[in-house]
Amino acid sequence: MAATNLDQDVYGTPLHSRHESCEAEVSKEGFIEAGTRTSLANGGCDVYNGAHATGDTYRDVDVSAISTLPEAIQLSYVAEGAANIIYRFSLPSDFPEGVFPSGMDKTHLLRLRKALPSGSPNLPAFAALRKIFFPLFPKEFILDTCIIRIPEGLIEKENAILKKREEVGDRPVKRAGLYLVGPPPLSGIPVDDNRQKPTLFESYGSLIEDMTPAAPGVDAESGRYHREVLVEFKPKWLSPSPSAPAGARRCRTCALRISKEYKKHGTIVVGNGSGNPGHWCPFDLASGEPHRIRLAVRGILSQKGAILTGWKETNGRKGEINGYERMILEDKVVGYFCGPKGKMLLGLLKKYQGSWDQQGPAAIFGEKGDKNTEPLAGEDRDDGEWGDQWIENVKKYLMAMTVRDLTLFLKVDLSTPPARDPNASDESVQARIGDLDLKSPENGKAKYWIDVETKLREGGWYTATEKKTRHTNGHRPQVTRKASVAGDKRKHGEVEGEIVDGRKIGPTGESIEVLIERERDEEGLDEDIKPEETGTVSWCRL
Ligand SMILES: O=P(O)(O)O[C@@H]1[C@@H](OP(=O)(O)O)[C@H](OP(=O)(O)O)[C@H](O)[C@H](OP(=O)(O)O)[C@H]1OP(=O)(O)O
Ligand SMILES: Nc1ncnc2c1ncn2[C@@H]1O[C@H](COP(=O)(O)OP(=O)(O)OP(=O)(O)O)[C@@H](O)[C@H]1O
Repeated sequence: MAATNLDQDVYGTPLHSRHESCEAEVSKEGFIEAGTRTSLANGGCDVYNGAHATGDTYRDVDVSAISTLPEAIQLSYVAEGAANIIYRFSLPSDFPEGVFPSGMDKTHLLRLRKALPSGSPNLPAFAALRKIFFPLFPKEFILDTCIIRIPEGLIEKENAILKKREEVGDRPVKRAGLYLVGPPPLSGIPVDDNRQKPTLFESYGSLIEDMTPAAPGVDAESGRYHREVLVEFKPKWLSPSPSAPAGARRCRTCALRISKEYKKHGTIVVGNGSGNPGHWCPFDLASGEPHRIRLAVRGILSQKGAILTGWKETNGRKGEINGYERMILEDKVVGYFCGPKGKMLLGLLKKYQGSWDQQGPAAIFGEKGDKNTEPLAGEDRDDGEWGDQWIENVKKYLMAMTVRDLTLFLKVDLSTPPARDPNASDESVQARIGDLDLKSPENGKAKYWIDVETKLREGGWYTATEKKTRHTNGHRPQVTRKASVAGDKRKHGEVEGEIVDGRKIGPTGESIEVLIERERDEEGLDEDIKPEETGTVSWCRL
């Protein structure tokens, strides 16, 4: 097997070759015109067209040139999401040079897919990533990713280890019972790389740029103390949903989050909840206004799991950050999104989301989501209802949904002071876009998208005219109001609690001075709670 140059992907194509032209366009115009860089017109995004691989290529991916991971590879578990597990990998010290891309075991992680029924095979996903999404962003924003073939036996071995981890409580409980999916057996079953059933077989994994922070310590060369953390979050919907009704006061992200919270906890949020721990509005983040960006960044950093301090060398989550480091982190992340790179990155995401989905899912998939997606898999549906234009709209919609659900990784070096000039690029913050897995409308997903929009619209969650009722099962909705804890101005913000005798009692029994109050209703009665609006309530605004 030939050694692979690190500047090339595993089939020898220069990495990010398309990005160079993209960067030029971005710097010239500030924005990439949405859609102009994609190959939609000439059949890009055709992963769902069901076309077969011809010869050794699949959608411009030279399948025969994809390297296979060495059998001697040793994996160590890093983390997992619902659909994939991330591993660090290493090779035995006596492993011959040149057999595997040199240094990659230090700079990349291995992402392996789980046998989720709704999962998408990695080869088409990678083809879409390379063909559709890579060209859309400057090279520096993309999480370097390439595809690699899985060797025989690796998945069985790792699944056995996963089971052992479960037995000793070393795997998140909610992830237990779902394991990795591997290549089909060699025993005579024909392997068609395109048609592999997602739950049954997977021949490929991805090598992804490692964003885990380096262990803190004194840098031997500079003599400087070095401390890194990783911030991970989804920027979500940065432009308004085209399905939002006239008079919408909440963006799609805030409307959905608030409706979910009400359903789950009975929590009543006035406004969009921005300023509460864990609450933040994507419009604030992309506003370009420093105080709104700070509000959003505080919300992001207070989200569970947003700050990863686990170090590259260990897999544990060690070295929690202290208060001072948290302050530096907030300043740096705010500075990044106020600065040219952060603005460009969010501007691109916002622009793509807005221009690729101008109609909402019901206009595309039918009010009931019953316009099925078969035409996407057929080859002769270029007429009438299922015409080319419709297919184009579906493709763009899927791209918009993908970009609305991507993950941003920010690796932040906390050992240098925050940049003073807001217009200067702060090189101590590195942002990468990950999780650009092209969405599929199948497995009930199109219907889910339509249902969400219908519920948000009809439930009044966009317009903040939601009819909230007390639960009659004894579960009392919490009241969330802008409030400050008496005697402690630092804790100003929205606080959950109950209103008792005109005072609000917080979760730990502290007395809270309520700035916005409402009548307390009798327990057990259905109650239509109409939130009062005052100047202290935040709403989403572009
Ligand atoms: O519908 P949303 O906006 O809540 O987004 C879903 C995400 O929820 P979130 O609000 O980010 O916690 C959801 O994230 P979690 O699984 O809740 O972490 C998924 O990413 C889901 O996409 P898929 O079904 O895995 O393809 C996401 O679904 P879509 O992006 O396809 O709508
Ligand atoms: N490049 C990376 N560098 C460092 N950590 C990473 C990287 N990619 C993923 N991770 C960690 O692994 C976790 C799971 O990865 P990933 O998001 O790819 O899984 P997933 O199954 O696709 O997630 P989801 O639940 O959103 O479907 C992430 O939340 C993150 O903490």
